[in-house]
Amino acid sequence: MIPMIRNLYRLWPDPKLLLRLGSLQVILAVLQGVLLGMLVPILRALLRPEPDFAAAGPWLFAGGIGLAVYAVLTVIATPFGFAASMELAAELRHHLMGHVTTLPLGWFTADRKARLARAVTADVNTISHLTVTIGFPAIVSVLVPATVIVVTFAVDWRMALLFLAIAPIAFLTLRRAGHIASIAEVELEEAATEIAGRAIELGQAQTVLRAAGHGTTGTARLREALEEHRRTYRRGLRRSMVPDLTFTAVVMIGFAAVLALGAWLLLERSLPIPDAVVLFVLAVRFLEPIGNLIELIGALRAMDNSIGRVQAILHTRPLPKAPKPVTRLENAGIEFESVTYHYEQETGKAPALSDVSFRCLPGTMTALVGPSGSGKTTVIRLIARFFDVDKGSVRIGGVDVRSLNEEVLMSDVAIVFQDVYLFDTTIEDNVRLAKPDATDEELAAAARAARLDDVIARLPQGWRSRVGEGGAQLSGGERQRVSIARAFLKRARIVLIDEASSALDPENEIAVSQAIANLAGDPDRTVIVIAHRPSTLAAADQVIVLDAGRVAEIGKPEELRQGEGIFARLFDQYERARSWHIVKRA
Ligand SMILES: Nc1ncnc2c1ncn2[C@@H]1O[C@H](COP(=O)(O)OP(=O)(O)OP(=O)(O)O)[C@@H](O)[C@H]1O
Repeated sequence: MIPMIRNLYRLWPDPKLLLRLGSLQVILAVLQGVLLGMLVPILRALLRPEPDFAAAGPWLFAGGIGLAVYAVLTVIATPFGFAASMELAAELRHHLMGHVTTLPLGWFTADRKARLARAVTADVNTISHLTVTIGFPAIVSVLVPATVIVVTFAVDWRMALLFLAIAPIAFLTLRRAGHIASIAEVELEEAATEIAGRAIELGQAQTVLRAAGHGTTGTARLREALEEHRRTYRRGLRRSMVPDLTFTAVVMIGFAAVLALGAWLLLERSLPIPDAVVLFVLAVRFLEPIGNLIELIGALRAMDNSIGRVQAILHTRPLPKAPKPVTRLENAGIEFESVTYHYEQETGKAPALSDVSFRCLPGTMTALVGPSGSGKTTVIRLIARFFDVDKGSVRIGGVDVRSLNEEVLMSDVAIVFQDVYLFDTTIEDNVRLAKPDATDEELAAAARAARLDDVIARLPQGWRSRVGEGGAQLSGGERQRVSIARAFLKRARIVLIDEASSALDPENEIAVSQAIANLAGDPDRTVIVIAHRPSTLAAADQVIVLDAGRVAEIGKPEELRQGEGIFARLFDQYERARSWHIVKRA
């Protein structure tokens, strides 16, 4: 329990509140023990053949005051605890969210995003709620028996020794039960995460499922996940049965031993009757809280696991910061020098990029081409410093990105993803995100350059039209144009584009190509496009062909087309695919 309290204390951004709450519970627990202790002189005085009210009076008075204090503190503790629990949850969420904003963009994989979502919701809830409802009662359940042992020594040392012998055996069996409960909780949490993943998949794949006639039955994977969750739950229950029963048996045997010792001492006449009554009351207050711990231990372990999951995120370190970061970029030229990057070194998989070198001059457009998995996206991510290279160097304007001020890098780089995510607000708010204080003229100019103006003209409420969740009201090409408008608005000198690989309608195709050409028209801007369209490839100043993480070809598009390399082959493929679309549409 001590490590758990330590973890909880370390986790809290402002542990003062936790300390105040904990102190209140400690006072309550000790007070309970002391009040029980007061029973000793009271009962000894009252249970004599001639009750001595004068001797009991001061103790009764002190006990009455103690009880009143206890009652007031208990009444205060409950609402104070719940208010504190809400505050703790809010603080912890704030702390978590603040921390993840410092993490490199490369950290945000789908898996980690799902874990972050569970940590911010379920785990923070568990921690803040259980700290109050289970954590503090658990402290009481340990401290009350401890105080009772001390008090018992004042009544009868033999009974106190028996309590002292029972306590470690009970705690050892409890530890074992807690360990099993913890394993079961981890397994159950994994099963629950799997269900969540499958449920999201079910939502996303509805069209495909309905087309295949599985609309109402769901996926086999979801059914299997639900079944596995049920199996895991039952397995957990089965496994914890023996340790739980062992613990209960220890408590029961302990109680029987107390009764036997009490009876023997009475028969021996070495224990006065008032003391025997007090000892039985103490025995109940000793064993009952310990017995309650079995109810709490599973929840306590769940809380500890939640703390572990939140800590794992909080312990993830941001990328190292340069001691004196460069705050001005002379130009937007990009250079890769012998860059090697490995995603998962421990799996033995080949590096995503090996010894990659190239240069993109300001005012030019470079097309990145290559088969799937050849490393194109990794190049883009390394320029925006999603993560740091293993070897070599990525430079912008001659400065290694590791030495660049992060805000400067982010303000100069714009990324246009294949699937642009838009916020469920107006199209204007979505574009303004790039420069909230932009004038209407600046906004209009960015929309024109990105060929977004005809989209806005067509929408019923123009700039004020809402785009729906994720931008669902707009087509993929239109969303890319919003993202390109953002790049114009923030005057990004480096624009990294992952061109849509799926077919766009002819109007969008022309508009996106023109928007990209407009971006590349600025002599201060460097544009890098992961290109899938012959028109983009033909318009590029330079083409870099990647193959299995290495630069296979590099040169002007017209030169490479004449050769017999990968580029010539891919170009033909893209052209064939395009004419196939045209024929199909016609
Ligand atoms: N987040 C990641 N974690 C682990 N491996 C990754 C990750 N992203 C990419 N990879 C691996 O790195 C290699 C290069 O991937 P990358 O996405 O850069 O290729 P790509 O050329 O952009 O592919 P595509 O055209 O299919 O998008 C691949 O083997 C891929 O499996």
